[in-house]
Amino acid sequence: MISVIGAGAFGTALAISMARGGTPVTLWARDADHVARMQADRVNAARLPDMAFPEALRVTGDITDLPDGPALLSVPMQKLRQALIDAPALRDHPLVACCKGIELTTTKSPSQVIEEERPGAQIALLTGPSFAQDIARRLPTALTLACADDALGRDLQQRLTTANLRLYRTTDVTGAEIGGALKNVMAIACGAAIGAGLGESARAALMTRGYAEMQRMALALGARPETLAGLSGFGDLTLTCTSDLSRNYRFGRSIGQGDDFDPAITVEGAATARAVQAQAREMQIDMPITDAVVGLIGGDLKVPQVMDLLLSRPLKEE
Ligand SMILES: NC(=O)C1=CN([C@@H]2O[C@H](COP(=O)(O)OP(=O)(O)OC[C@H]3O[C@@H](n4cnc5c(N)ncnc54)[C@H](O)[C@@H]3O)[C@@H](O)[C@H]2O)C=CC1
Ligand SMILES: O=C(CO)COP(=O)(O)O
Repeated sequence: MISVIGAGAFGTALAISMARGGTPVTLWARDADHVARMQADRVNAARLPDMAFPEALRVTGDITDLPDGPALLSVPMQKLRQALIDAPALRDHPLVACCKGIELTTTKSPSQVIEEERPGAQIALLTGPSFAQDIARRLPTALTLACADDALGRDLQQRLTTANLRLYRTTDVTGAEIGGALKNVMAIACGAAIGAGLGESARAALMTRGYAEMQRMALALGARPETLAGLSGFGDLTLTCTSDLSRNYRFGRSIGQGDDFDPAITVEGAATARAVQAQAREMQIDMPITDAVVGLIGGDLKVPQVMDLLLSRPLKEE
């Protein structure tokens, strides 16, 4: 039995994929109207229209109505702490963070926020390259299941793998979290470059130097380099920086084109860029692309200024 907390695009896609194999899945949403509509229509029309719920998927708005077994926390990173505060019934479940980012107010990662709110809980992270639409459409996807406790990680890997969702395991939670958080920042940078007409070569340079920033921060925090080279780092960076399906990439592109962007759309990289910048400054780590993204989002910098700043940095070894 599996619970999914948050009926956004990702939570709904995971619930559909896991229930298709016959595993009983309970999808919890906080909005009563949304719950009633999903129960009546057996579809999440707001996020994944046309993706019918399998029989084994049950929708509830009652947080005390969750079965035993792992709970997948599928809410935006900046809402994770509040979701845990609002869900005191979630206590003995293994908690699997499904969000990508760093908390702006504390510079904590998903697992650190969960540990603060539920000291001693069994904690894991599900991350990696996957669009909700692809998972729900049964297209093949491969993700990282990160868990410091290898025995728990093995158990969750077995329970959460589905016919189209293949999970690879790691105990390097820090590496997986930093990869997932920072790839969104780099996707905003790439979107801005493409939106401003700077071309594919500029995007490749930003992805590669962005990857160097991801590594610099992750290794300083004790992560393993091979984690950054895996699905949660390189894999997700590639997907997010090159696909129109990515909201972070599209947000960046709107900045590059000087267009407005719907503030209701979840763009994890925006708050995370500011959180990472603060953390990097404290740790004295050089993160020029992250700095540029913060400047672009705040309106302090325009794309041509950013390019001048990045291109005029002192020449150095790769
Ligand atoms: N959409 C995608 O393709 C993927 C998303 N993710 C990650 O999943 C996380 C969630 O993203 P999406 O589902 O796409 O966002 P979304 O915007 O589609 O949905 C977010 C959901 O969280 C709910 N929510 C917000 N605050 C809450 C709270 N305090 N308590 C309970 N529920 C709350 C909202 O009502 C909404 O249903 C993000 O960190 C994202 O990076 C990861 C992989 C793929
Ligand atoms: O994390 C994702 C793909 O792995 C989804 O990316 P966006 O949040 O940019 O849409």
